[in-house]
Amino acid sequence: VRFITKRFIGEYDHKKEMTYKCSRVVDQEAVDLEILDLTWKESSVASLESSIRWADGFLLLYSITQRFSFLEVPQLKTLIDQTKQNLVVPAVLVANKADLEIGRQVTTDEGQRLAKDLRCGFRELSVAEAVLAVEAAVLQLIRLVLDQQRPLPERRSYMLTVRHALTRKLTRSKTMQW
Ligand SMILES: Nc1nc2c(ncn2[C@@H]2O[C@H](COP(=O)(O)OP(=O)(O)OP(=O)(O)O)[C@@H](O)[C@H]2O)c(=O)[nH]1
Repeated sequence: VRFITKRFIGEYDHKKEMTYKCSRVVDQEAVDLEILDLTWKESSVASLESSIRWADGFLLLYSITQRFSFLEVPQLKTLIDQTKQNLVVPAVLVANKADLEIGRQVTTDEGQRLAKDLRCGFRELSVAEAVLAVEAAVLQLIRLVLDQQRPLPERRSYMLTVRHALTRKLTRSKTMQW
């Protein structure tokens, strides 16, 4: 809602699944967006899997003031990876409520490490206070999705994944020789 309307709506019916539509120009490319906002804990597994299959990319949000919301992220990412069965799933981990420093329960470092483990982008921001940061997080995700829709050899994410896999393999065979 913050991305589309630029307004922060403090309280709304978060139990309802909502789809929002809008268009943006990203790197000179017109992009039609459909954004499904859901509280995954309140969805059935079947409906969650169907939403995951429908989506091209994922913004995974947790609150820096609620450690449990951070601890739930890996479970959700595992479900996404299993359902999508892609080498690379476009996803950005978003650590929200950065304005509530006093109630912080998750460090920025922990967020960054988790994003690396889960092969996601990472942003720490305040949806309430930083509309530009929200815009940047969504744009980062859109770019990851557009990248994935390019033919394989032109994909940055694919090339990086292959390079990392090769480096790991080479390092392992070198270690074995010694
Ligand atoms: N201070 C602060 N409050 C926020 C921020 N983002 C959301 N909130 C508040 O946090 C509460 C939950 O916000 P929601 O947008 O419903 O978040 P959600 O992830 O959908 O929450 P659940 O559906 O309850 O899991 C609301 O009271 C919001 O006003 C933020 O960046 N800073």
